Amino acid sequence: MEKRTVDVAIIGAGTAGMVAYQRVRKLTDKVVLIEGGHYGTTCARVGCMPSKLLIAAADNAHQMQLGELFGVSAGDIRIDGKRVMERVRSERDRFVASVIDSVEKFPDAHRMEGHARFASPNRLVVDGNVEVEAGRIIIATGSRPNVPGFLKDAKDRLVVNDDIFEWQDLPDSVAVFGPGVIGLELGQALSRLGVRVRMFGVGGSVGPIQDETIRNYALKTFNEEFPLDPDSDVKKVERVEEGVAITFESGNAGATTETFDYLLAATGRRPNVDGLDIQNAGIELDKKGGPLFDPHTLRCGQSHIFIAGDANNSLPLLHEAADEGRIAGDNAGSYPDVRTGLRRTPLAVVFTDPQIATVGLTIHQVDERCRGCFAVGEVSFEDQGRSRVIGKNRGLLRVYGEHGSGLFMGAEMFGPAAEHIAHLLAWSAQRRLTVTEMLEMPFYHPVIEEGLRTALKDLNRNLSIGPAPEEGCTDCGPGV
Ligand SMILES: Cc1cc2nc3c(=O)[nH]c(=O)nc-3n(C[C@H](O)[C@H](O)[C@H](O)COP(=O)(O)OP(=O)(O)OC[C@H]3O[C@@H](n4cnc5c(N)ncnc54)[C@H](O)[C@@H]3O)c2cc1C
Ligand SMILES: NC(=O)c1ccc[n+]([C@@H]2O[C@H](COP(=O)([O-])OP(=O)(O)OC[C@H]3O[C@@H](n4cnc5c(N)ncnc54)[C@H](O)[C@@H]3O)[C@@H](O)[C@H]2O)c1
Repeated sequence: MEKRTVDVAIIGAGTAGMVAYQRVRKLTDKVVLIEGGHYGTTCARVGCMPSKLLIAAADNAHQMQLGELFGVSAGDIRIDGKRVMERVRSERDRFVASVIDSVEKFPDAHRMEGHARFASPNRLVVDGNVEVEAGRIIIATGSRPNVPGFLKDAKDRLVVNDDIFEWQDLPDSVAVFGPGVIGLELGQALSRLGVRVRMFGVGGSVGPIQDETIRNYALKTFNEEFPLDPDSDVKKVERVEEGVAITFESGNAGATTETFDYLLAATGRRPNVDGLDIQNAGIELDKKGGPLFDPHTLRCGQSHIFIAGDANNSLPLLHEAADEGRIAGDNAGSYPDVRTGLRRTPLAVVFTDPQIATVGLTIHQVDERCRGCFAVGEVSFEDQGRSRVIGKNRGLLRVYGEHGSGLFMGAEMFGPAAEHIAHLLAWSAQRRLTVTEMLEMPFYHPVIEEGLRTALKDLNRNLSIGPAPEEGCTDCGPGV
């Protein structure tokens, strides 16, 4: 067996692995980045980017229909599924190519292709024919779709996110299992592109939403576009001649069978640690077999092994994978000098329409942290000036603050421009601003951020800090 000795071995050349590599490389030249699949990252290949490309097509179709509201008619709107999918793939390929370009700039000696497994705490075997002896190891192996067994009865009509982006044309109908982040984004986009969609969930959750008031609003809104049962009772999934027949309980109608071209499983993701022979790594594992690790150093116990990105199943988001790759890379490079790295305020955005955003602590975490001493401020966007002007007046924002300190703690939003409002809120939370300090910031008119101001004023009043918001506020224009 061929043998190599390095200071640091990184398993997985996704976002976390590539960022880790760049950090390690500043500290040692004896590093190897091992990739068992394709270069290009999950984000660019089958994740963030192609999903946003499909959503962009759907947004355009929807915006054209919205034209009627303004007296602007686009005539008959035609959706050419082949061209939609062609653009998704060609733009996706550009993103993937630019990642591959970066990888190819890494010296050959630093790159190895093959599937790595632990033979011992310091030894990896790659594809069974290369042995890598490493002083430190970073696990950055990402995650993959987790498909419950009964969905496999859909046989060749069962698809996951990876498959959708390879479609040459749009199908007529898709049953989406899992109204989580992927299911909502892809399901709504397909629906807006003319595909018949029905969504099935379990347990009642809608995306990452924790605040019941926002959840109920979002659920009602999505149901105006396509049927979404967040706690469905599915009796049977069967591959039939025309596609997949799904039998489910449907309210008063009782057991109902509906047939779809495809079944999309968007039922969560599982970390790629099960194929690593992790039992040979000499680290402590949790009940599910995932390594126990410190989220501030990414170190597994007191070992020389670090775990970053989706592989650690903690915050499966792109910017978190990059941050974790940076921290793990710095620490593996400078080991045994292991330091706490910068973790940022939690921030997540779901690119539905309206968008969903979560910032800082959830309402349940705020309740626990403040021992019940917190207040909520709220704004509806239904009558918010700018939102009405642009015909995007749907949604709610709820902001949470601590009694006494007046600190802003977190927020959830389902509404227009949530991706932007969420950044203002996350930056405020990270700077540990009080609600009063946030209200001292400038707000232009007429903008959606005026809705944020209304929610913050409501919160300050409920914290017994500010006055009650004035009816028809005089320092701001109409419809704030
Ligand atoms: C449909 C979809 C949409 C998404 N949209 C967003 C979004 O809008 N915003 C956002 O923030 N996040 C989004 N995400 C999440 C984001 O894509 C991930 O959090 C991020 O890509 C994880 O990066 P990573 O480096 O941990 O893993 P990856 O990029 O998956 O890298 C892991 C690498 O490890 C390799 N590997 C695995 N096992 C081995 C082994 N044993 N040996 C060698 N190599 C191995 C894999 O082949 C892979 O290349 C989305 C995800 C999906 C699926
Ligand atoms: N915009 C973004 O940032 C973005 C977009 C896509 C994905 N992601 C990341 O990828 C992760 C994975 O996304 P995901 O949507 O696969 O997972 P998820 O955990 O968000 O959602 C999974 C959903 O499937 C449901 N479910 C589980 N078993 C089911 C069953 N048998 N039948 C019906 N429903 C079932 C769950 O209740 C949940 O609602 C997300 O947590 C997120 O971090 C982020």
